[in-house]
Amino acid sequence: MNILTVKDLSISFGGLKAVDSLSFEVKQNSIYGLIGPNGAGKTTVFNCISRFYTPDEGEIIFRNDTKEHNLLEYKTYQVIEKGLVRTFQNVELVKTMTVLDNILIGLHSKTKGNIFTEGLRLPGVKKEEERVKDKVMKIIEFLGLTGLENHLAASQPYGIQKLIELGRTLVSEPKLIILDEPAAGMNHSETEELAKLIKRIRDELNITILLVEHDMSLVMEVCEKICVINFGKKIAEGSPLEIQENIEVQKAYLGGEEA
Ligand SMILES: Nc1ncnc2c1ncn2[C@@H]1O[C@H](COP(=O)(O)OP(=O)(O)OP(=O)(O)O)[C@@H](O)[C@H]1O
Repeated sequence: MNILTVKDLSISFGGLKAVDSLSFEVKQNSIYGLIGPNGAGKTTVFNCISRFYTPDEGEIIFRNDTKEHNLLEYKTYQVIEKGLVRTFQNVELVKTMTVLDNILIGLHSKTKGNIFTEGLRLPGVKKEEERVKDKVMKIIEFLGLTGLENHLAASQPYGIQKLIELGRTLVSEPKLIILDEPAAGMNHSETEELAKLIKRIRDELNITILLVEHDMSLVMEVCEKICVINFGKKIAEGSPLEIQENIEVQKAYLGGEEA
């Protein structure tokens, strides 16, 4: 079953066609890669899916367990509520808050309390707080961050800050995560750990992953299927091996900047 279907997606900025009749499908519980040289249109595709942009043409269908959703009918916050969340290229943490509180932010749309009940400390609020904290602690453990929960996010190294951001995404219990260059700024061993973690997110949490990444070793290691775009158009799709051997892909990367 496809969890995400992108069909004939197009968007232009002025005279520039950033995405040009792009179609691809992501199977449930798979790790799917979207790659291409700089400026190929990858982030623009993500921005259309997460509804930061409205495409000129095309369809984006997201299917969670029960229902198909035409994402173009939704706003960004509704897409998140349906179970499709994304990370950003730059780490967006509240540096003055603890690791735990930063992850807690990801639950914003899911907690039951409101200002009225919380302000009055009504019965049930404490129980809800405990339930939520328990959930966050499980994510902290899953990410190997146990012991750091009460430390300030700002005092953590960059690799850990990226994990905290990922934790914020995981805690909302999504069905599909869009990872936008998760390895950017990471060193080799951090990237190797990230590869293992991406696989564990899929295998242990049953979350489908759509990955945009410039680090080809990571893409080739974790993705089952890869779509390559250049100038907004799909130029190849296939297994990591098929993509590595594809002449069009090699030309696109040789003609552009570093992959
Ligand atoms: N908001 C915008 N306004 C105008 N042009 C834009 C906008 N967003 C993207 N573009 C242009 O669309 C094209 C695709 O950009 P995009 O950022 O999607 O590429 P990318 O594949 O993500 O690149 P990179 O790998 O460098 O992040 C580029 O030519 C870019 O300059």
